[in-house]
Amino acid sequence: MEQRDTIAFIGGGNMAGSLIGGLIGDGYPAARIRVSDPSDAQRASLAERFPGIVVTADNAEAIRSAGCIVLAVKPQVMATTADVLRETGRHVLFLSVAAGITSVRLDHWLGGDRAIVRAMPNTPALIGCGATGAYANARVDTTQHAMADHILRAVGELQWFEDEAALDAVTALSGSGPAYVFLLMEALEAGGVDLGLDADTARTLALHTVYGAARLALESHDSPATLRARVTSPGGTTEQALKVFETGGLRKLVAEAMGAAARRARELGEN
Ligand SMILES: NC(=O)C1=CN([C@@H]2O[C@H](COP(=O)(O)OP(=O)(O)OC[C@H]3O[C@@H](n4cnc5c(N)ncnc54)[C@H](O)[C@@H]3O)[C@@H](O)[C@H]2O)C=CC1
Ligand SMILES: O=C(O)[C@@H]1CCC=N1
Repeated sequence: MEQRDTIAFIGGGNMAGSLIGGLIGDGYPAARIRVSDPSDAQRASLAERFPGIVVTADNAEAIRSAGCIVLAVKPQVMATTADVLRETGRHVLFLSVAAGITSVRLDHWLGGDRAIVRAMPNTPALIGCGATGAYANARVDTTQHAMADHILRAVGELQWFEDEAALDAVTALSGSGPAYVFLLMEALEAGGVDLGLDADTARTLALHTVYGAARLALESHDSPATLRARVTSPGGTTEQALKVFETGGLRKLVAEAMGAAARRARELGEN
């Protein structure tokens, strides 16, 4: 990474930890990462996991001379958290990862005329395998855009959007998406156990199946539908399983689940 500015994380929970892990894994200097969190346990855990980062309970200390402030608190506490950041200089880039909170609302809470990137990363960022959607408001200049691009690209795939509303769809797809895949892993493991495998073996096979399928889909020029067809021998076993999924309405269920997530993102933005 060329950008060597200090990054301050406000909130050091799951998502901040994932981004910090990804950044350090990409070579970003730990000493240039500061995190503030009111939880003693959270600070102790971060300091242990990421030696060299600066942890503090004081948001004002964390943001001192930071070029980028990553807002990684829950949407429900964003208004009160942002309020105490109003005195920050106008040169600072704010990078919010909060679900649902629009840049316009955040700008208002931060005192107005702020450079804001609203991003929706996901937890595989921890190992540099994240998938992030991002939107920059009109106040973000070229240097700040490059800074956000560096930070988010360091932790995985990054897609920029011109239309901020797309971020609620990104939240429903890739933001929450790892949880859907983990649920599938749980179900595959349980299914394997039901069929007589021991739990450890079933989990190992389930995880490698999801990993292998994802890598194959990413590295192949063929669509997931084509790759699926290659597994599905006519008159074979997969065909029977897929019939159960289709008649059970799996596609519709996934669409409904994503719709519920997107709705919740919009609600969180309205609170
Ligand atoms: N967990 C995930 O997979 C993803 C989360 N997000 C977003 O990231 C944000 C954080 O989510 P998580 O990390 O999952 O939550 P979390 O609960 O793990 O972390 C939030 C942290 O903020 C701290 N905090 C609370 N008030 C604070 C304050 N005033 N100043 C500083 N720190 C404060 C809490 O002690 C906690 O450690 C949310 O807005 C969420 O929408 C976005 C993408 C994915
Ligand atoms: O569940 C949530 O609200 C957050 C946003 C996307 C993933 N986790």
